Amino acid sequence: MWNTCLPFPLSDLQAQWLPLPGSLTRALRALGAFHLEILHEGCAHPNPDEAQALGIGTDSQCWLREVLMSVDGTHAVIGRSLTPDIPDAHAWRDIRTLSDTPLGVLLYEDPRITRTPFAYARPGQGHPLAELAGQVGLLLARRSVFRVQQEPLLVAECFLPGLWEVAGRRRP
Ligand SMILES: C=C(O[C@@H]1C=C(C(=O)O)C=C[C@H]1O)C(=O)O
Repeated sequence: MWNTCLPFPLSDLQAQWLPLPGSLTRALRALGAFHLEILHEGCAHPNPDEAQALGIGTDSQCWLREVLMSVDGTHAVIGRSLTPDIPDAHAWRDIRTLSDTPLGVLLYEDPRITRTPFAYARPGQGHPLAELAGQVGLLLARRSVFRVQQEPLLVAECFLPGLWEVAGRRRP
C-alpha cells in the first residue's frame, strides 16, 4: 500500500504538499488559524503495515496518538503516530504528555533525530486513516519513521479534501 513514489495523478497543490519537507504543522500555521484536536491517545497494537515499518510484531504494545489538525476551522490533516511502548529508557516518552501541543515540537530541534524518506498511499476502506477521516476515495497520505537512539516513531499524515481548499487560498 505504501510506496516511495508519489501517487498519480496529483493536482499541482497535492504534488507540492505531499513531499513537503520539515514541519507540516509549521506549513499549516502559515495558511491561517491552526487548531489541533486530540482524537485518541493510549496503548494500542500496530496494524501489519505499521508493525513492518516499525520493525516490530503486531502483538507489540505501542503508544498511539491520533490528532485532527484544522486551519481556519476547516479539517485539513489527520495525524496517526505510533511508537513502541518501551518503559523507562524510552526516547519518545514525551509524546505521552504533549496533549494538544503539536508533535513537531519534539522532532525538528534535536540533530540526533533522523527521518526516513516519505512513503505515500491512498488509504482505502478499513485503513485506520480512512476510518479516522470518516471517508475514502479522496484521501492522500504520507508517512515516515523518525528515529533517535535507535527508537522508532512512525508518523502518518492523511491530507483531507479541506486542505486543498485552504491551501488553494495561499502557498506554504
Ligand atoms: C510531524 C509533525 O507533527 C504533526 C503533528 C502531529 C501531532 O501533534 O500528533 C502529527 C503529525 C504531524 O502532522 C510535523 O509538524 O511535521
